[in-house]
Amino acid sequence: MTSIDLQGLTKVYGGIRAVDHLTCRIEPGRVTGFLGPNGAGKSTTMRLVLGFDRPTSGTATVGGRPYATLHEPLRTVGALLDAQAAHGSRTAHDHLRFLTVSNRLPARRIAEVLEETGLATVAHRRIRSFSLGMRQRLGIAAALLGDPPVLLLDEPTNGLDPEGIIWMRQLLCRLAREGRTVLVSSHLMNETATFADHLVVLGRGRLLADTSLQDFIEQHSHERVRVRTSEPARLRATLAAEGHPVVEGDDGRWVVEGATAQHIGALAARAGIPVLELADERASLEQAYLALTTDEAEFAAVPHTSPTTPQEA
Ligand SMILES: Nc1ncnc2c1ncn2[C@@H]1O[C@H](COP(=O)(O)OP(=O)(O)OP(=O)(O)O)[C@@H](O)[C@H]1O
Repeated sequence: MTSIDLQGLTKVYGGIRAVDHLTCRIEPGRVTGFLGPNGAGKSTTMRLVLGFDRPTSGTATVGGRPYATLHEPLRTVGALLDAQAAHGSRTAHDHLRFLTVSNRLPARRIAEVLEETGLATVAHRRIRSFSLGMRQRLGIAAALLGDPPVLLLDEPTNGLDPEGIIWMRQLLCRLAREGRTVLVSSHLMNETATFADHLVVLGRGRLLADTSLQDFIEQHSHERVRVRTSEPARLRATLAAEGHPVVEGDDGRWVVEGATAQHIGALAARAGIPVLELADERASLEQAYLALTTDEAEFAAVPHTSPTTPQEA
């Protein structure tokens, strides 16, 4: 079992702390979603793990060793950082063959990964004719070539069509089930929620959360209930008397913040008010994430304030 270990990892560019004393372990056997606002330090962290950049201080190791000291790195770590990086004049097959030869990997892996990523029928087309989604698939194929126990994927669903996204989700879950360590950065929160078991969240280079997806949503969201009744006036009065204001939706459904369905159901039952619909509303990963990172966004929008109207003397 091969984990990724970050210990006090720090990278300073000029005056910018891109990664700031980051300590965490990315465990095998699960998909870890790597989240954070623009400029939070996700790509820098991945580059440090892959030895493309040297840390200012601290360490990043894979299976206890810095990437640069791995004997045959592609057999340990597969990475997708920039799907545009492949040479456009090569065919997909030639691109993968170049990688197998230069990394002393068995040639049979070429056909296997082409098949696995759905590229077998376009293997002899030049990469420059590939769509963004096909390039993403080729990037994944290259990452899988060495059958590595660790995968680092930067925005792998970028450019994929809905079918491709489902394929990617299933692939990530299978790779984790096989016991691999899978770290996936993404901007798409609700998409991440469909494949991640665990989350590592960064803000301004620092660790904001290292927790299971479920705990993250529970910790960074509050209770709310959706309710619909055939006697709105009575239910509104009953809830108001108990200190529960309601927010009315256009569709006749109300939202009651800071309450559970059990509590609202009991209040309505005691007052003999019919309830047509009642459910706890689970916050989405996006809502929980925004609640955590609003203050951490490097490029957060500045609230618009209208200019003061000049007063006539
Ligand atoms: N080579 C570099 N030279 C100078 N500054 C850099 C360099 N690489 C990254 N940075 C800065 O480091 C910070 C972190 O950038 P990074 O690309 O790691 O963030 P990110 O979380 O991957 O962002 P995004 O989601 O936008 O890709 C940013 O302020 C960025 O401008």
